[in-house]
Amino acid sequence: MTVRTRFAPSPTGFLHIGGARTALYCWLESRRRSGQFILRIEDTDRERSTDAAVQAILDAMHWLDLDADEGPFYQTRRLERYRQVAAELVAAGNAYYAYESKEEIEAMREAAMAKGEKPRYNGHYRDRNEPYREDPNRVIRFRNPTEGSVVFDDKVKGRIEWANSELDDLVIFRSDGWPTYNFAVVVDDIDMGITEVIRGDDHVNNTPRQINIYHALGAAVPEFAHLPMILDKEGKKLSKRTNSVSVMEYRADGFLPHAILNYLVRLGWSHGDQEIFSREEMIALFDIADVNKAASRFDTEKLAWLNQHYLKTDDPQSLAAEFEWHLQRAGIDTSHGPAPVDVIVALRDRVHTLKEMAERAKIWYGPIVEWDDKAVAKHLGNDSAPAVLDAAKALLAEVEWQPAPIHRVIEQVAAQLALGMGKVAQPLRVAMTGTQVSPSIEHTIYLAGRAEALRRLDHAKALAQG
Ligand SMILES: Nc1ncnc2c1ncn2[C@@H]1O[C@H](COP(=O)(O)OP(=O)(O)OP(=O)(O)O)[C@@H](O)[C@H]1O
Repeated sequence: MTVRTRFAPSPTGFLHIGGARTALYCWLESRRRSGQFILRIEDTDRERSTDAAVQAILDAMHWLDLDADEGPFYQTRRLERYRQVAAELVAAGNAYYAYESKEEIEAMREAAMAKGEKPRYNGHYRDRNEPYREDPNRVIRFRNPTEGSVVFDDKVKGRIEWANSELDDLVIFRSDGWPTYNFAVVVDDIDMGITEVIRGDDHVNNTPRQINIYHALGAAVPEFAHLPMILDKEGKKLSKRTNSVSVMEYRADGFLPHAILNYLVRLGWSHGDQEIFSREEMIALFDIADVNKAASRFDTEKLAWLNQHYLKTDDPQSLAAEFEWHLQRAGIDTSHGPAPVDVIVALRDRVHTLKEMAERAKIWYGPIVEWDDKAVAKHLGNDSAPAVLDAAKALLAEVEWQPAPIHRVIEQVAAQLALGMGKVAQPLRVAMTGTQVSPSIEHTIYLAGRAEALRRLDHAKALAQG
C-alpha cells in the first residue's frame, strides 16, 4: 500500500517552527517510503482564517522546499462533501440532530461542574430521532458508542486506550452550518487516502473520537503518530498566537532553509550522534518510529551554529540566489559591484547569517559612507602609508584581477618597501572599507573591482596627506 501523509495547518497565522517540524516529519516519512505527501489547509475556522495566512504557509513550505505531491486542498471548498457524509451518518443512525440553545448547553456544563464532573453533553437528543428542522440552534452530534474503549498504537507514544464512557456525543456540524474540526479531518483523511496521520500531540485527545467516526463510516483507520511539542525557553508550547516567530522571519534574519530543516530534524529525532544531515540522508535515515517521546526546547544557538556550518561548506553558487534576496532587502543595488557569489566566498567564514553578510557587503556596492577616524589616523596617518598606497596602486593597475594575484601584489609591496604584511594590509584595508576590519585583504580589494579599488586608493592617499 502506498504511504500517504498529510500536513494540515490551519491558516490562522504564519507557519512557526513547531508546525514546520511537523510538516518536515510528514514529508520525510512519505519520501523515505516512496509515498505521497499531501498539503491540506484547514480553514473552517472562518473567524480566524485569513488569505494572508494561507499565503504565508504556502510561501514557507515553498521556501523550505517541502514539496507536496497533492494539494493544497482547502476544507472550505469541501463543505458539500461534509454535509453529504454527515447526512449519511444521520441516516444510518450514527449521528442525530440536536436543538439545545447556547444557554441550555451552558446550564448543562454548570450542572456537571457543580457535581464535580467533567462538562459533557447529557444526551438529551441522542435517542429522540428528531427530524431536521430549520432552527438556529440545530447541530448534528455524533452518536459515540457508550461501551468498550478505543485502542490505538501510536507510533511515537505507544499504546493509547480511552474508555468510550469518557467521550460524549461530539458536535460534528455546528449551528453555523460548518463542520467541526474532528469531523472534517476524518472525512478528509478518508477521502484523501491518508495512511499515516502525523501531527502534534496537542491533537492526541481528538484521536479516539476520530477513530469512532472512522468506524461509523466503515473506513479503515490509519496509523497515528503524535509528535511531542516544541517548547520555548520557558517551557511553553510554541504557538503562533503567543510566543513563536514565523519560519519566514528566520529567512529574513538570514537563516538558510536547509539549516532550519537540519535543525528541526534533530529536534526530536536522532541517528547516533550525527548532527549534520543532507536532505538525502534525512530521507534515507528518518523513521517516525524513532521520534523521541519527550518535548524539545527550541534553541537558537544551535540553529545559528548549523547555519554557519552550511554557509561555510555549501557550494557558494548554490547560496547565491538566497543571498541576492538579502542584498535586495538591504536596499543594495547589485547592478554594479561584485558578483554576489564572490562576496559569499569572501565573507562566509566570518558571519553567522546571510543578513549579516548582506550588511557587510554594502561597502562593495556603493561608496564608503562611514570612516572610522581612529583607523584612518592610525593606518593612513603614518609615515609609510603614502608609499604603500602608491606602490599598491601601480601594481594593482596591471595585475590579473583575481584574489591570488592580488595577494602576490601585497607581498611584493611589502618586499619592495621592506615592511611587514600588517603595515601593508592595514592601510589598504582602511582605503578599501573605511575600517580596519574586513575579510582577507586580497578579497577585500578584489571585490571592489579594479577601477573602484584604484579610486579608493587615490581617495585614501588624499586622506593620508590630509
Ligand atoms: N509547538 C509545536 N510543536 C510541535 N508541533 C506543533 C506545535 N504547534 C503546532 N504544531 C503542529 O503543527 C501542525 C499545524 O498546526 P496548526 O496550523 O493547527 O496550528 P498551531 O500552530 O497548532 O496553532 P497555534 O499556534 O494557534 O496553537 C499540527 O499538527 C500541530 O499539532
